[in-house]
Amino acid sequence: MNGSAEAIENQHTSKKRDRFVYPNDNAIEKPFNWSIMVKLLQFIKPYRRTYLPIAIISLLLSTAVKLVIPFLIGYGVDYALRPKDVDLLTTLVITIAILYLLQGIFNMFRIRYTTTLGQSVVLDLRKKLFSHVENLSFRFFDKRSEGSVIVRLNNDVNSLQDLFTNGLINIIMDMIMLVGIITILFFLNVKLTIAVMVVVPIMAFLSTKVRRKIRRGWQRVRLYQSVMNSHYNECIQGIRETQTFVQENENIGYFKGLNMRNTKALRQATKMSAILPPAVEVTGAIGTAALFWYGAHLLQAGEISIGIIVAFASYIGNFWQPISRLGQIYNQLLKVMASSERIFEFLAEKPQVTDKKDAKELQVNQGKVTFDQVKFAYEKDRVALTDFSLEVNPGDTVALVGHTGSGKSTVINLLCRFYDTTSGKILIDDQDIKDVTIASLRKNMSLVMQDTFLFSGTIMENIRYGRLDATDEEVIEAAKAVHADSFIKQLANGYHTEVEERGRMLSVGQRQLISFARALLAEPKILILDEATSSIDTETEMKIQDGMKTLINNRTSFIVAHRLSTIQNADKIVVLNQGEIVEIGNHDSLLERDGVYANLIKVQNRFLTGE
Ligand SMILES: Nc1ncnc2c1ncn2[C@@H]1O[C@H](COP(=O)(O)OP(=O)(O)OP(=O)(O)O)[C@@H](O)[C@H]1O
Repeated sequence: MNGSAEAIENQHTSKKRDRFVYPNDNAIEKPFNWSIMVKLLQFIKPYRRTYLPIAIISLLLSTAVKLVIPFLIGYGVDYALRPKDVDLLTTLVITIAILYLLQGIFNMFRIRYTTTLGQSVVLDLRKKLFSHVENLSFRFFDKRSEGSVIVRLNNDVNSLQDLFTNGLINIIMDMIMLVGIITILFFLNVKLTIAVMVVVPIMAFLSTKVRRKIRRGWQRVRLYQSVMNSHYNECIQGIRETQTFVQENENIGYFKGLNMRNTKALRQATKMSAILPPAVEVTGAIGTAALFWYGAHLLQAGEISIGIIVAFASYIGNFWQPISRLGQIYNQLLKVMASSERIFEFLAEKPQVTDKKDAKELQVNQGKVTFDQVKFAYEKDRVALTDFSLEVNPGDTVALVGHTGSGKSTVINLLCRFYDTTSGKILIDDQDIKDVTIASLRKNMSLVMQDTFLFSGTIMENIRYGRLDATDEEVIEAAKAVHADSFIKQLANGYHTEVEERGRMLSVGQRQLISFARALLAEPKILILDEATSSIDTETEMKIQDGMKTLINNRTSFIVAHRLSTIQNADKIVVLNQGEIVEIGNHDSLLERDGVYANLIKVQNRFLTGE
């Protein structure tokens, strides 16, 4: 063992090293920015003739009614209750009851339409963001962790949802309410209004500064919890490696530190949260006390009536909520600024590989492929391919071999246009692949990856991914052709077996056979096969070999070969070293040459025979 969990915990605490935290994505809030706000408002535009006007009208009406009611109550006290005018009192009571009813109805409309508006905006935003991400080039995903992409798609959009469903419309309502109440109060009595307003700064302080502190406290808790989740996830997924390398204490130590920090953050957040409600209550009570104390004084002096005090009390009851909510919305806005910035940064990301304006459909008749002096670097000054030229005749099989990192996958990435060449051209049947549409290019080729990605769904659906309109019979036919049928039939539900956990219940070889069937179903003109590196049993290997033969039959094929035994019949074997072709020929001619390839074969044979 590497030391006790406690010792490691201390070590981690002192180093303060955080795993699973993506610094760029951690900004909780940013200063208010009008240009971001304007961009956000664009998302409401499609609803400017539907949900938006209904929401605003119902909001204006419900606020207006809410403002009138206390006035009528005060009026009733002075002109109906005190003089005992029963008729006027009855009229006022009925009117107030109707107004309450109307207020309820308008409120219902307001809530319904602001929610629908918010949900529609978020629906649009999610759609836009997801289709944008789906179309971004590989280069984008090279730079970003999967976690950070998911955070933007999920958490950042959710934080906008709050703003659109509650925030924006409520700002208008609260502003009108506040301005309305202050105006009426001043109209009723200036001195009493000033006395009552004394507590406004305290309320404003509580609802902005204190509330923000509380929110930050909870955000810290959430951050630690998400880090803890990632830690659980990684540790449980990697439990075999952990136990193999006896690193349990390392993991426990790191977890203890996290757990402690999480609990500390939780205590702080709870402590702060406990302060706010009583503070608001006490401040409200001070306002009310000021009202009654100074109100009684003015009443005695004959400056106001009881009705005015009653109206004031009622208005003040409606006054604290908008102040407190505006503070909340302001904090929400700052949070939204950070989320929106990330979302807009995402949306501004342009796919690196795009169709030219006048791009044509690729027409593949024969399947000739030409690489003409292709150069490529993933990053500046890190060249992955230098001057790669190759002519592949229609129907030929080309094997790419070479040490790890020699550039084999890069050739494939360029042929599929996952990246564009830095210089040089790639032609298919004499058409430059940069002049044709990406969709038509990829429709004409099938790529079988080393580790096949199986999507959630059945085996049948996974094979059909190659061609969505294929019938069940065609799917089974393709599986039979690549020898996948026999093992599929043995599964619990045959072709209808659900692929769980990306098909981990299947072996690497079985997954590759499924991907062969998927590729065959697509009937590509050009086939690219990145051979699985993991060792597979001899029987599956034979099936894979046979499946491969079926696949490459009569189509131009590229095989990234790891087991050299599989490519001895290839028409051309291209040997790469540090991004350059060092040898080219068929198996026999390269053996005769006794160069790099012959050496690779010798090494592999020695490895297999254990000499
Ligand atoms: N996405 C990427 N971003 C930056 N560099 C990359 C990327 N992919 C590959 N490289 C670099 O480009 C070079 C060629 O890599 P490539 O994946 O083509 O090698 P390979 O021959 O397919 O290796 P292997 O047999 O291990 O799959 C390597 O130096 C590698 O580090």
